[in-house]
Amino acid sequence: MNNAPLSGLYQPSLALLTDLYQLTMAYGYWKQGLHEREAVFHLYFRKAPFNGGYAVAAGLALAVDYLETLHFSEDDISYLASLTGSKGGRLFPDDFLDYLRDLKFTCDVDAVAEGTVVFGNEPLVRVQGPLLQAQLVETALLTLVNFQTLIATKAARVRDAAGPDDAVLEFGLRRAQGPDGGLGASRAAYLGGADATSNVLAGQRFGIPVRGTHAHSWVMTFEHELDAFRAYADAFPDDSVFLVDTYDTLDGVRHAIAVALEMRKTGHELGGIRLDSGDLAYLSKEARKLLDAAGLPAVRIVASNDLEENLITSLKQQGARIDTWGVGTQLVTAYNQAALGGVYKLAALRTADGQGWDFTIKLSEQQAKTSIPGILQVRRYLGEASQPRADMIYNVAAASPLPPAPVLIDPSDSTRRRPVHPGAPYRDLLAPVLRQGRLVQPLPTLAESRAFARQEVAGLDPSIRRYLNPHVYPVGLEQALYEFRTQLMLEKRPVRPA
Ligand SMILES: Nc1ncnc2c1ncn2[C@@H]1O[C@H](COP(=O)(O)OP(=O)(O)OP(=O)(O)O)[C@@H](O)[C@H]1O
Ligand SMILES: O=P(O)(O)OC[C@H]1O[C@H](OP(=O)(O)OP(=O)(O)O)[C@H](O)[C@@H]1O
Ligand SMILES: O=C(O)c1cccnc1
Repeated sequence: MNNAPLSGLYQPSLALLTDLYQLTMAYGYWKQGLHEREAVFHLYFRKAPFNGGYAVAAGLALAVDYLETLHFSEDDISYLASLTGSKGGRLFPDDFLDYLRDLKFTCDVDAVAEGTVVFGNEPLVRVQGPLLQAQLVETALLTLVNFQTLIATKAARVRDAAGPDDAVLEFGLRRAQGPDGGLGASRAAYLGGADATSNVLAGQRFGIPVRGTHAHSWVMTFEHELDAFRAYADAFPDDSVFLVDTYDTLDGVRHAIAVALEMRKTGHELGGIRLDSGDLAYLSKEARKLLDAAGLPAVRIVASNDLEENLITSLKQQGARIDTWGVGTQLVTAYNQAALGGVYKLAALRTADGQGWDFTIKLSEQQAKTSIPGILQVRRYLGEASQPRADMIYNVAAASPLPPAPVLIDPSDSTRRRPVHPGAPYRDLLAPVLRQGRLVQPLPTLAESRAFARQEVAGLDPSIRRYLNPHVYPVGLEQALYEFRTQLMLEKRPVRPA
């Protein structure tokens, strides 16, 4: 259940969740007899989101679900048969549609585990297999991994601001980018560090704990605030959190205290109060004093109102006595970065004789945007207490093996080089996920990935985790790969006389 698909939200088949050009290229490859040619693609982003120093990889389980179930239904085939070109003729002929009808995903997929801390240029997913299939899945993989990684990263930042002991509740569904944006965001927010969601469908689909308080309308429905709190306590004697700011916040706290003391007489305890407006630092401190003075030190103080990581940090610095953070809009809409710019690039094609590889490159005006050729792996070198020190991208299909003490070269500034100590401990981040389209072993549950994400972020140096001008974590190309890429760039770039 935990990794259940997003796919059921609208329809059972997601084969058409793609850009048209994936299908026109698929037809073209098939027509040219290139469709079975073995290809390798990598999915990666270039820059961590939110001007931050890291990202939390997410979306793999959804991607795997999509790949494992990928098929064209009869409805999909009929729709494709109905598409016409500019002269009115069919876009896709029947013999190609017959091919699609029988298509199954048979590629190998290697990927970084969900929850892993990742950096720019590092492949998160590697797809190796028949060119037509590996190309076809580009758009769906990107839409799944980009959004999940973006929101998981935002959640990790919010969690980091809240600290290890406070609770973080995701309240975003009403402001999310539509229903599946909200559903996907709840999943990713939990993976990245939220403790629970108010989104009940996400609870059902993904096994995320669901939590909540009540709205202002509940208080407004009753003649007096006290009656509203009493009525809520009557319905949920052991699960009540009262929203206290409908009229006057500190009066609301006093009313909550009065009802909490009545509840205590019948053997029940008030869970908490929620502040949703005003100066949250001042009001939480005053509320804490009133609650403590009334003998209610265990009543929690929940805050909400356009919260995000910087505001939470500021409130903590102001000494706010908030212990539960309800975070909605800014988390699920990834404020202030609309999208993660992940890309999916072809990096290798089997040679015509089927024996070796042609490594491929996409040039760009900006060297940093030029793709990396090869069949890539990421090696993370570890320092004391297994703290990540530097990452090296290397080609597992290179002509010569890795040297015992590799040198990492910054892809955007080749004068920045970093030798690795021989024998330095490391782990390789990409692990086999699918072989011939089949899962090699069960994926971690969502809760396991969430625990892993928290461990990963906590293991990063604070200088990389900070929000303002974070330290740049070193990611380099292994020297031979760097040199090979430079040579390919020189070969492919046209020489124009000055
Ligand atoms: N002590 C504080 N320091 C910094 N920002 C705060 C503090 N207290 C609250 N905020 C934030 O300031 C913003 C404005 O809150 P405020 O309650 O003044 O206006 P509001 O949202 O319009 O209130 P209302 O919901 O009553 O209309 C919110 O994002 C809130 O979280
Ligand atoms: O602010 P967010 O981080 O999105 O958190 C969720 C918000 O949703 C609710 O407000 P509601 O929809 O009632 O409107 P409001 O903003 O006027 O309180 C709740 O009271 C929070 O304020
Ligand atoms: O349960 C809550 O308090 C809640 C849920 C959604 C949005 N705002 C608040």
